[in-house]
Amino acid sequence: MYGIMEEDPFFNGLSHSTLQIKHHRDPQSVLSTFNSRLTGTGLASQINNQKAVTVLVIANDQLRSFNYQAENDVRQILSFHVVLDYYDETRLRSLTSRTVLPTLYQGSTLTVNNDGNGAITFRPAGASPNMDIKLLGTVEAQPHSISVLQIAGIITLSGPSSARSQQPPSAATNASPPRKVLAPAPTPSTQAKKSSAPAPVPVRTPSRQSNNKTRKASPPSPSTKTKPSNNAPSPSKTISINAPASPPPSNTTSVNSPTETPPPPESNSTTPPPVASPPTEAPVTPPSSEEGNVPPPVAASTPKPSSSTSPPPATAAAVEPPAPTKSAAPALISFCFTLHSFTMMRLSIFECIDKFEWQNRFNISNASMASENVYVEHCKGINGLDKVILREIRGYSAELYLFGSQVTSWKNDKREELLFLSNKAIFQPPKAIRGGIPICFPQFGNIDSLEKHGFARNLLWSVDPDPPPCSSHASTRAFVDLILRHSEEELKIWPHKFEFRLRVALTPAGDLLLTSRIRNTNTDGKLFTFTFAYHSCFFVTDISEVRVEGLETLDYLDNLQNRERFTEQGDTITFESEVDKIYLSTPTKIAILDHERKRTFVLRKDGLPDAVVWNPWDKKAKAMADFGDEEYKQMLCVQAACVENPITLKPGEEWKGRQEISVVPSSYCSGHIDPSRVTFTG
Ligand SMILES: O=P(O)(O)OC[C@H]1O[C@H](O)[C@H](O)[C@@H](O)[C@@H]1O
Repeated sequence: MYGIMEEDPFFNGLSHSTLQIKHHRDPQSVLSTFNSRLTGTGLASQINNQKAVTVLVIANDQLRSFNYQAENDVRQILSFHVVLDYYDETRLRSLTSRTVLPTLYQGSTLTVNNDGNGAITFRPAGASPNMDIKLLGTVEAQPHSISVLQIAGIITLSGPSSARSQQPPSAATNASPPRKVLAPAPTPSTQAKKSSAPAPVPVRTPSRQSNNKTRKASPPSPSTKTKPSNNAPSPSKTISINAPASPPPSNTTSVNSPTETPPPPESNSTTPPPVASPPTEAPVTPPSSEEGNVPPPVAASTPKPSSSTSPPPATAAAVEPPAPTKSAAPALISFCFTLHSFTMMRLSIFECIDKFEWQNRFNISNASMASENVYVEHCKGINGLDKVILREIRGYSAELYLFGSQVTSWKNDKREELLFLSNKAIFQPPKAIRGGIPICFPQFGNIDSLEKHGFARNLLWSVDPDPPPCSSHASTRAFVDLILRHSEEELKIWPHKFEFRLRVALTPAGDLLLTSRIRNTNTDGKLFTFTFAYHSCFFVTDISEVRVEGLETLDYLDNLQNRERFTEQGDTITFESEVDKIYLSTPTKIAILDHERKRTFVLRKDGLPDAVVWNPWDKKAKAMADFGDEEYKQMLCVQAACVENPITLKPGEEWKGRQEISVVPSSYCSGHIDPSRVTFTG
């Protein structure tokens, strides 16, 4: 059965609990297939990382298609059945009709429909009602933590790739009623990884032998503090799960599939497993689909930053606009005609097709797509904090919070997350968000009496309504300008007046540009001095299979050894233990090769001579409350920085520092980076 293990002692007293889904093997269980695939695909451990979650489980007889599907496809389907917040039947019934819920599947959303008479159904956001899958009942619920609900069949993933890989469910009318079931034990992450990891590729495997050869060997750094929970025995108490309180309905309204379907061909999908999204985020409310209801220009809709530092409670759901009723092909034709006849956008037919896919992915209506404003959307994120979403037409996107002016997401055209954001990230000022790209200013580190990494990442920034001209790619439409000025509070801890302007831009090629301009606005004639870093946390598949190029043979200050100076001796930089180094006078281009995913991040920088490389490894990961114990395996921080020689500005002077990150297939790398793809422009 699903067993919800008692709270990890470490979290006692905190507002959230940690959950473990246990597996007591019970072949009779009507949910055993779902349970075992949840564990086998490694999703169970991802679910355990969520603070509040709802799992929509499906009886065995509806999952026969899983026998024919690739593990990765099953994983995608299952992750689409994990809703990133707690919803029991009562809460579902209290929702407005057609509410959109975020799922674990790459930020995709589900629509929950409440017909007002007690019937609840689910379908992919934007799908038509004939995709509805009915809620049968509750398997188990632990308030505010985990809710396990049985539904009548598979909720078919929308979109081209999922349509290819997913077998329609068999007739939902034959669905087994919810029953008491036994659940899988947590899978060790290594096992999960094995099941989803791509096949090894014969391309320059990082040499661990040559790693970190320095003049002085770095002794293992002692952990300063350790979570009590890590030393404590594993939680053992489980809550047994009862049958649903009410008898399941005998019929469902699902018309999703034929009863018998021939086995589909083996999928060749190479889509990587979805990256866990942080919990309790209010999903983006798509613009209205009604004709003429085009959003106002961005500048006019620029929101005022909230003055309060205590955000309202998390809003976990948004109301969905009416579902499209046209089939894809006519909609595409009419969309292209509409665009052509109104000459609303300068797009080729191919861009129209791209855009149509994009539209499907984002569930954005034709009318609102006609507006250029769709490149920049101001909305609410986790805990109601102000967020800006940048989008480009092939599906690239980036998100940033006004709190800290922190980029928290950067996705490629496959909607794969490229930045690391901890599942335990706390979106609650003044604590900086763990992951993404925090801005370290006016100091990097904690050398000064100032707070570590300065205050810029802990403050609420404003959208700059009238930024001075700032160069970026000429064709860039998706950008936002933010500003932070000294306040009376900050003057007490850093007695200087300043203006910090940050432009975050997403280029049409999907590259992410951050440009900082910091001006001394002191009126007392005083200089000021600062250090700086773009604390960029990249999402990597497996840190032990990552290599960094561009820093070999350079001098560095080792943060683990009181910033003592060493010289990097190895011919490659790979990772097998904690690292916290400030490389000095680095080249303007650094490459981070994710061997397993065969992709390379290219970081280019200007005005920032140093580069910080950080991974806390296991002990320090466990010591951080807002960082998962195992998450160090999926993160590498490589930060364009200026640390060794602080910047000094006279009153009226301005400094500019820029970081541009791109992602390219690894075939371009290992010294063969395609210059046309990664050249700085603007
Ligand atoms: O925990 P934070 O204050 O966010 O700092 C996280 C890390 O940031 C940088 O990379 C520093 O070099 C590390 O020494 C530090 O541990």
